[in-house]
Amino acid sequence: MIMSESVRKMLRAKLVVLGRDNCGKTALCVRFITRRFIGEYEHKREVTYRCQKIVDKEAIELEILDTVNKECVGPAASSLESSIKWGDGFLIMYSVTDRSSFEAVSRLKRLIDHVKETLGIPAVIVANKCDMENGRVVRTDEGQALASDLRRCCVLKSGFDWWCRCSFFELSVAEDSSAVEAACAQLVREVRQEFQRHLLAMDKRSRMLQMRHALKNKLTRSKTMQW
Ligand SMILES: Nc1nc2c(ncn2[C@@H]2O[C@H](COP(=O)(O)OP(=O)(O)OP(=O)(O)O)[C@@H](O)[C@H]2O)c(=O)[nH]1
Repeated sequence: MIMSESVRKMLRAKLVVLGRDNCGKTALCVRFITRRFIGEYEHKREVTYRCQKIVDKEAIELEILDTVNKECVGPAASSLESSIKWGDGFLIMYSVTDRSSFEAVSRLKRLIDHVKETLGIPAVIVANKCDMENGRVVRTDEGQALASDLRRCCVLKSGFDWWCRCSFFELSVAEDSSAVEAACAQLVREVRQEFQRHLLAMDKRSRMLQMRHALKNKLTRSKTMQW
């Protein structure tokens, strides 16, 4: 049986990891894919990883784009925008030890909404390095408040409560592999829901077109019979 493009899409997802430099994007990708924490990574290079994972007992092929920090405005913005266009779901990271990385999260989320020209794009916010309590400058409740503000903003603009997601995870990539799994699994779940919704909408549209076509045929036939 030939698999339709939409069904094939359900089995694949493109995830993009965004955030300021040094917040732990590469560490998170490597941890998720290999379950290992290496510590030092090559910087300033964008990498796409490919892996297969089982989420909720279903296999999924993932392409994960580990971006390098790019500003939302200025010359680097267009390359950031093309990374956003490519992705189906977004992991927006900051480090609890770096307030400027926290402040970048809402700018990045706004840019995603703008580039995708829709609200409710699957996105998960990850606050990293919670093992560094001594260096912490962003409190947990600030992260939680930011995530619910972003959700509320989406609900206000779209009017759809069920559509707006922006889950929040505070974790340590260095110390907690299962928390990394949980954050990435949540994003995969949201991407799947979005594909499902898209399929349903397409199905509904094609049924409406069929009905319109059938109705038009019937009207034409009855006009012909009157003549
Ligand atoms: N203590 C601690 N250090 C971490 C954690 N996650 C990452 N790091 C360290 O933070 C530094 C930056 O991590 P990267 O994964 O390279 O960060 P990045 O966001 O990919 O950085 P850029 O490539 O510059 O964008 C490295 O020294 C990591 O070892 C964590 O959870 N706890």
